Order: sequence, then C-alpha cells, then structure tokens
Amino acid sequence: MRGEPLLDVSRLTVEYVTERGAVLACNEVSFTLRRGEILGLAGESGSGKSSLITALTRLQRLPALTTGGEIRYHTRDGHLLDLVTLDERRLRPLRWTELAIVLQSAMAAFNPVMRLKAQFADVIVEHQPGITGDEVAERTGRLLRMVGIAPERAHSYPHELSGGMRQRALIALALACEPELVVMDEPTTAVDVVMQRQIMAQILRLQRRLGFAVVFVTHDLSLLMEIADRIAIMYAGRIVEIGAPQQLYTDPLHPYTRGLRDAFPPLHAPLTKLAGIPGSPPDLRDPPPGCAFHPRCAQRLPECEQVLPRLHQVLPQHGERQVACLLHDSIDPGGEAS
Ligand SMILES: Nc1ncnc2c1ncn2[C@@H]1O[C@H](COP(=O)(O)OP(=O)(O)OP(=O)(O)O)[C@@H](O)[C@H]1O
Repeated sequence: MRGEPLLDVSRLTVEYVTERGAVLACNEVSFTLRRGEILGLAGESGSGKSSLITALTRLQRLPALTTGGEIRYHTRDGHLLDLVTLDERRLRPLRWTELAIVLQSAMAAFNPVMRLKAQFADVIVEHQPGITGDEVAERTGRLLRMVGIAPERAHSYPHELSGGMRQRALIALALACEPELVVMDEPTTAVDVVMQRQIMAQILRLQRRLGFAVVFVTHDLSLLMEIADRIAIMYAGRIVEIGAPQQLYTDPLHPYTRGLRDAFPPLHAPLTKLAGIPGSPPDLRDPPPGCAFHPRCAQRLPECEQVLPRLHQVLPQHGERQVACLLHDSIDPGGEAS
C-alpha cells in the first residue's frame, strides 16, 4: 500500500579503500522510503549521493565497500530482506521486478550491438520464463509506447535513436517488470533542456499511474523542489536534513541547506562549490571532527567542533523533518525538547 515503508536504511556506511587511506563516502546514513514516494537526494559533488545509490542497488564495485549498516527492503509479498547481506542468488530475482535503476547515460546502459527488442526480451523473459515470443513483442511495444516511442523502434539499435529517445527507452526498460522502486541517477543530464522537461513530465505521469517509489539524484535542486515528496540533503557522506521541499525551501534548518538554497545551483551542472558558502567540502579521507560542516558554518557553536550532531526529529512547528545540527533541539518520542 502507498505510504507504507518500502526501504529502511539504517546507519549505512560506504568506504572506498584506497592506497592513501579509506574514503568515508557514506557515514551512517539512515532514512526511510515509503511506497510510492519520490525522495530526492541533493548535495554538492562528492557528498556521497552516487555512493549511496550504488550501495542501495547493490551495483557497487571495488574499491567501494559497504562496511556497516542495513538496507531493509519490504518486498511486495511481505518479506523483509537486508539488501546489504542478501546473496546474489536471492538478489537476482528482485532486480527489475522490485528494484530497477536508470543511470545517467542510456548509451552506457544499453548493449550497443543488440537491438532494443532483444534487450527488452532478455529482461522480460528472465523474470517470466513461460512468456511467448508474441507476448514479449506486445509487451515491448506497449512499454515503448508508454514513453512516447513508436513500437517499431524496437527493431532499432541504441545508436539509431536520438539521445532523448534512448533515455526514454531506458526508462521503459526499467519499468518492464513493474518495479516497486526505481533509482534514478541524473536520468536527464545527457539530453537537452527541452527534452529534459519532457522526460521528467513523462516519469512523473508514469509514477502517478504505476505508483512506484523513486530515489532521484540530481544537481538540479529546482527540479527536486518541483517533483520530490521529500528531499534529503547530503554533506560529507551524511544526511544533514530531510523534509518536504516546501519546508526546506521556506524554512531551511541546517545552515548547509540554507546555503544550498541561497546559492541555487547552476542548472544541470555538477555543483562543486557553493557561491554563498566560503570554503570547500572536506576530504573524506580525513573529515573534520564534530560536525563536518563546522569549518564553513557561519553559525557554528564551540561544541560543533567536537560533537557529532545526529539526525533527529525537530519540534512539530517545523513539520515532519529531521536535521543533524546542534542549533536545533531534538524531541524524544514524548515530545520533550532535549
Ligand atoms: N573510485 C573511487 N575511489 C576513491 N574515492 C572515491 C571513488 N569514487 C568516489 N570517491 C569519493 O567518495 C566520495 C563521495 O563521492 P560520490 O561520487 O558518491 O559523491 P556524489 O555526491 O555522487 O558526487 P557527484 O555529484 O559528483 O556525482 C567523494 O569524496 C569521492 O571523491
């Protein structure tokens, strides 16, 4: 049912093991994603967004390693699985049917020497072995039509399609087995601005119709403001604030969220440094003690240099929101300020 938990991520830690030491790319990240929800991930380049989603989808490759935490996934049929420890044999049936991913570049995602129809067939047949050839063709045509592509295009090779069409075909493929969760990493960066808007409108229409949940990574904060139900702001491998877009925009609680909003990112370009905030993100091989943002924070308190603020629920007047900042009191389940 829409609104029930789909994914409970708890203290997820991802490290890159390098010769020069371990990079702590995700540092005890916790959040819950509900069924049918669109969660946006925002933050400067290097804040850990890609590391987080490759860990979530188990597409992580060395030197990245998940070194702690859990990703509890609630399957459609009521099972609870930890995606961190699930072996490949049990993970495989979940791919596409529960969990699909749309990456930045469809060119890289599709096999260049296979026609689209063969690539759709691979996915569909793997998860529905008894299906006939005619049914596969019919389903492929329906999926392509759903994203505004003529079914005859199934006979094309990926390079025969325009960039926008390829990206839409990739979205259609991701939806082929009606997944519960679609993870999208900058799904429209490779196409022009007009096409980006069209593709986004299409993703939203499909999401409303089919009800899948989305984790959406982009540098385009204005886009997230329009499409997301909630936005998680990441800084130096941690979620520093999470809440509804309107709240984050009108009443940002974390000084970093405020900086991000005020600097308003360049459209569709990686955000490497914020105009409104002096300094740069820390080296994640050796992050500063206490709050990692404190060296750049105009509102820092002396204790911010030592105390690591945990992500906590704030007073109800700020809405359903969590922030990791010592400037904001937490409430315990009884509603007491601490
Ligand atoms: N292969 C790698 N080896 C070592 N460190 C890495 C590797 N890939 C990423 N990192 C480091 O991990 C940290 C998080 O990077 P990540 O790519 O997850 O951030 P991001 O927010 O997705 O950035 P972007 O928006 O640029 O994609 C950064 O400090 C980055 O330098």
